[in-house]
Amino acid sequence: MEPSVVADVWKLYQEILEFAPVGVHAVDRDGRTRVYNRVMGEIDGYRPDEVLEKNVFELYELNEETSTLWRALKTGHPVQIDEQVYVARNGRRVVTQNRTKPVVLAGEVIGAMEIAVPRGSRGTADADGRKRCRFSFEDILGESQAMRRARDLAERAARTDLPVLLVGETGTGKELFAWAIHEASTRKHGPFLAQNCAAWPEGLAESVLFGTRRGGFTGAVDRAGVLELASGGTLFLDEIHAMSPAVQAKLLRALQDGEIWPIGARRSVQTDARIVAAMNVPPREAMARGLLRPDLLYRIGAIAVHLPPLRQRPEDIPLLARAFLRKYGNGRDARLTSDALAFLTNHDWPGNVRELEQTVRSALALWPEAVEITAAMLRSAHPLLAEGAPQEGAHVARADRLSDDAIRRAYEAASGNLTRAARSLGISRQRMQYHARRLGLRSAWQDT
Ligand SMILES: Nc1ncnc2c1ncn2[C@@H]1O[C@H](COP(=O)(O)OP(=O)(O)OP(=O)(O)O)[C@@H](O)[C@H]1O
Repeated sequence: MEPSVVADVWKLYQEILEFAPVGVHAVDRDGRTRVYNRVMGEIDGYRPDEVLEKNVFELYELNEETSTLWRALKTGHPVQIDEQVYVARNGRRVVTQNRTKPVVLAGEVIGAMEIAVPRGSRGTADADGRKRCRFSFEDILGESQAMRRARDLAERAARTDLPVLLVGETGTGKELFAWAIHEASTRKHGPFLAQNCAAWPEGLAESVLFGTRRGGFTGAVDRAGVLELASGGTLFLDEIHAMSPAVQAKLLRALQDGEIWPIGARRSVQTDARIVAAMNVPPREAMARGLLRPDLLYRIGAIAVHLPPLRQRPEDIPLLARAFLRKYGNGRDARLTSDALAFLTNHDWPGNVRELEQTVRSALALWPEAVEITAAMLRSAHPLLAEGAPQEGAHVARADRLSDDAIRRAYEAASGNLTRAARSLGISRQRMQYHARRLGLRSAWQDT
């Protein structure tokens, strides 16, 4: 095959697939990257220009066995992986679902192409079941006055270039709003990066935010930070109050100056990322408790959108539940019985919309034939309400099923001792530490 023809094919793929809503990465016969689209960059943390022409083994800590691109290339067969786990450039652990195929042109294998969809990300499924990672305001359901007010303010905010602060309990849709703001803004063609500040590994906040330069410290490599990677787009900083005050001060400076100093850098880098921050602690309380610096709050909280908990807008529950029935029903025309509706509107949903979504989804999966979903089915599909399910405070196997209240109570009962609180909940100390930071019970600097 003429090399110039092959080169044209790669160029065409790169141009077209740039707009694909899933991550695409393709390599030529030698394993060199020829196609790498924007969504792939959001998953991995690379910019396409840093990756093109580079060999897969230079980019990822993979070998000939674990690289799906390499396997498809060498065997000439498609490879399907439902959970590919690796560490992205910014230190984040990434889990993707991959489909990899050899690329054949006129009977000749010229390379391999991989499509990756992040797993455990906030992507939702369309009505027809396709995975989608972008959200618009139309995806934000709820007709209560509080919800309409929040949506209206966020839509107005999207038309400006000001930072936005989203305040709401877990599962109220903060990330959904952040996406919608990005999509409705002039930055929609730029990157959208989501970071949970409470989940950053100990001591790594600065390198994740600002990046590192080779020689900055032993073993340092050239890595762009998320502020640089999100330049021209939106950076969603969830649980911003989990950042230490020192890092908050540096972030503020970077936002004011529009430039960042990667660790070990001799020169600064320009950044133009719009910040959408989120937290589950009311701003006034966060300031009073020293969790958030006032100067940073005034900077990022130019527009504050409060997302109401579900228990304060019960009128939205039937509408949301029916939307989830349609979304996860795979075309089944399932409906809720009146006792199911009563159950849904009477429960107080500490995990908010996420908890409701998971309950409806599990009920549909557990009763795949049912056309009527009853209260008993919903109860059985709920991790804490099912008959025989562990009660709050007792040993609950999965930390993410714990309500925030149960975590707070366990923390207080243990007088702030993480190990004891963790033990009472049946979770690891690290998991407890994460939740304590997330809920603002404890600041990052108390753990260092
Ligand atoms: N108003 C809504 N309409 C439809 N779906 C919603 C709504 N609010 C939340 N969801 C769904 O609930 C789930 C949780 O939402 P999301 O992740 O945005 O919440 P969050 O506030 O960012 O949570 P956390 O603070 O725990 O990260 C997602 O699957 C999201 O699609």
